[in-house]
Amino acid sequence: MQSTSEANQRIARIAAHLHPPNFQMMEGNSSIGKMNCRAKGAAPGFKVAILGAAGGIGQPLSMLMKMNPLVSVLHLYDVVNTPGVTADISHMDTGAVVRGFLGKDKLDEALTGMDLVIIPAGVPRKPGMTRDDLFKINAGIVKTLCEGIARSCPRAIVNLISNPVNSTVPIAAEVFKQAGMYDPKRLLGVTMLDVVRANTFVAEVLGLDPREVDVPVVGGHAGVTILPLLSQVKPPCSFTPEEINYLTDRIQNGGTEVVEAKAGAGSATLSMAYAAVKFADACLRGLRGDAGVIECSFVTELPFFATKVRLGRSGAEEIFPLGPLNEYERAGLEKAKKELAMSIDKGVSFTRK
Ligand SMILES: NC(=O)c1ccc[n+]([C@@H]2O[C@H](COP(=O)([O-])OP(=O)(O)OC[C@H]3O[C@@H](n4cnc5c(N)ncnc54)[C@H](O)[C@@H]3O)[C@@H](O)[C@H]2O)c1
Ligand SMILES: O=C(O)C[C@H](O)C(=O)O
Repeated sequence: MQSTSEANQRIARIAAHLHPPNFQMMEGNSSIGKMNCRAKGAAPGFKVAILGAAGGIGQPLSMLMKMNPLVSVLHLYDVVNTPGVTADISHMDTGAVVRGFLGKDKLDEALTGMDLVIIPAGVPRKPGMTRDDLFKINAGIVKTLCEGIARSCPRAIVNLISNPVNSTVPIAAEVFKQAGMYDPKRLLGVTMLDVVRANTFVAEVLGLDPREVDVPVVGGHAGVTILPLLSQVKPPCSFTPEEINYLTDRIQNGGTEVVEAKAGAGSATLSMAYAAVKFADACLRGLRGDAGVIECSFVTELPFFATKVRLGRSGAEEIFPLGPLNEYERAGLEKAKKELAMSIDKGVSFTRK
């Protein structure tokens, strides 16, 4: 049997190994200490940065991206709490090397060399607010972060999550135009959560597995601008007028449903992280050269409209037309266009002030 002093010595040896006196959490890189470890180089794959990585979306998104086999390097940037999130995520035994970056001074370092930048930075809604009420704070945040992208990784694909998406994507486009590196294929507003919700709610009504359902959702990402095309659901099906009203209303107000249920504690974070990873993974498969990667996204060529796009090596390489719409959808489209035009103007004029 081991004596108490032998056991104590063993524990002391293990503790010394875990926390050698020269191990330090280095600022901007919490995953690699000064310990002389035989670190393996990063596996082949893509370099991804998450801006706003310590937030409600940022944390589960960082975790899910660390699990993505297409990611070799994962940079986590925020203005608060990145050391803790980075230390935590970096202990996961998956391939991606994780590095944390805290504060504005580290933005350029966090972005240098990135293939894909995902932006969930910014304040979320509270009950009673619209997404547009977030404009005042989030417009400035998105502008600053996009200026960093223009300086440090102008060829990266950008997935923009921060609300109001209908205005923040136009802000990003203007910043990139002013910097002379705008490529509409590479700037993608994330509307995947609308598709994820639409698939779920439609599957509930039809009594199907949501994984078998594909609902195109076009337009934008706020209220009536969210336009589910229920006439184009796969597998082909039909709905009663009551079902169409119920589904359209629930899909358009899915975000508000979560904001109210969270009662002041923010908006969708977990389903959003899931949707963001689903979309980011599609972008990475496109970058890798996979054929037939098609998703809905808010793109800037139409100008500014969410629609089905084919993702490839240079981003959104093909933008698909909306296809045949029924009368209900045509009326919805007119409403969506009116509101979208105002949100787009608001974003564009913000950057020209
Ligand atoms: N596109 C969508 O479908 C969708 C879905 C859900 C939420 N959202 C939006 O995503 C945004 C984030 O939501 P959340 O719940 O994660 O909010 P949150 O407040 O929990 O997290 C936001 C994070 O952004 C960080 N941040 C603030 N300013 C920053 C800056 N200048 N640089 C880097 N990071 C900064 C904060 O420190 C925080 O960690 C909100 O605007 C929300 O409305 C969009
Ligand atoms: O509704 C929100 O404010 C967050 C997000 O846009 C959502 O759709 O859940």
